[in-house]
Amino acid sequence: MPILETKNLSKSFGGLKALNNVSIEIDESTLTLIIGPNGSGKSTFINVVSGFIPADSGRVIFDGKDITNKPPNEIYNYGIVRTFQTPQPLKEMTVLENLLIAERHIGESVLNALNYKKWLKMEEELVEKAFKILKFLKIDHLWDRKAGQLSGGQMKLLEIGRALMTNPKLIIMDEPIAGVAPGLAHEIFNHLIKLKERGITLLIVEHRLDIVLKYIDHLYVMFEGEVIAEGRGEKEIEKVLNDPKVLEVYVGD
Ligand SMILES: Nc1ncnc2c1ncn2[C@@H]1O[C@H](COP(=O)(O)OP(=O)(O)OP(=O)(O)O)[C@@H](O)[C@H]1O
Repeated sequence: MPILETKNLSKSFGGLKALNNVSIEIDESTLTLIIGPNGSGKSTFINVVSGFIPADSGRVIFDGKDITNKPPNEIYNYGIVRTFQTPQPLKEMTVLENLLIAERHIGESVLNALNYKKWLKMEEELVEKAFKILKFLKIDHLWDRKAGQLSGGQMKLLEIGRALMTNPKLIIMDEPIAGVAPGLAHEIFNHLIKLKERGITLLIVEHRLDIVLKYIDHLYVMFEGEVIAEGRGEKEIEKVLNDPKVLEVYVGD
C-alpha cells in the first residue's frame, strides 16, 4: 500500500488549470522526484498535498487516511512536513534555537509548563534530540551560530534539521539543493538516503537531475498540470528520460 496517494487532483487559478487530474502513488521509505519545466504545476501539487492550497477536486490519501483540504497544521500532525525553496529560519535565532522551536510539542500544554521539573526534563530531552540531528547533519559545530549567518548550503541543512525535529513520516522538499555547490548537494542527498533507510519517505521537487538521478527510486514528470510520464527503478526511470514526450517538453525550457 502506498503511503501517499493522490486521486485525480485538480486545481485551477482563474482559467488556468495548474493541476489536471493528477494521480500519483508513493511507496513508504522511498525517494520520489517530481520534475517538469517551469509552470508545470509541481509547486501547486506539493502545496495542495501539504494543505497550503485547497484542491478543487480529487483526493489526497496519506497513510490510509483522507487528508484532502485539511489545514496545514492538521496535515503536519499526521506526519507530513515540508521544506521550502527559500529556507525560512528565524535569522536572529541560533541554529539550536531554530531546531527547538520546530518541535511540535513545545509549549503544548500549559500544565506541563507549570510543572517546572517536568518542563526542565522535556527541555533537556529536546536539546538532546536537536543535537543528535545536528550531529547527523554534521552541523553540530554551528549550534550557536545565528541562522542568518549561515551559508546557503548550511541553511538547507538547517531546514532539513527543522523538519526532522517533528519526527515526520513524509518530508516534502521544494528544491533542496537549489543554489548549493555540487559537493554539498551530494552530501545533502546522502543524508536523505540515510533518512530513507530509517523509514522516512521523501517527495522532492528538484531541477538538478544530473545530481539527484542516482539517488531516486521513483520519477514523475509533469507538464501543463498533468503527469506525462512515470517510472520506478533504474530501468523505468531511464525509459522515462528517453521518452519522446518528456524530451519534447524540455526543448526550449
Ligand atoms: N497563486 C497563484 N495564482 C495564479 N496562478 C498561479 C498561482 N500559483 C501558480 N499559478 C500558476 O499555475 C501554474 C503552475 O505553477 P507552479 O508554480 O505550480 O509550477 P512549477 O512547476 O512549480 O514551476 P516552477 O518550476 O517554476 O516552480 C503556472 O502557470 C503558474 O503561473
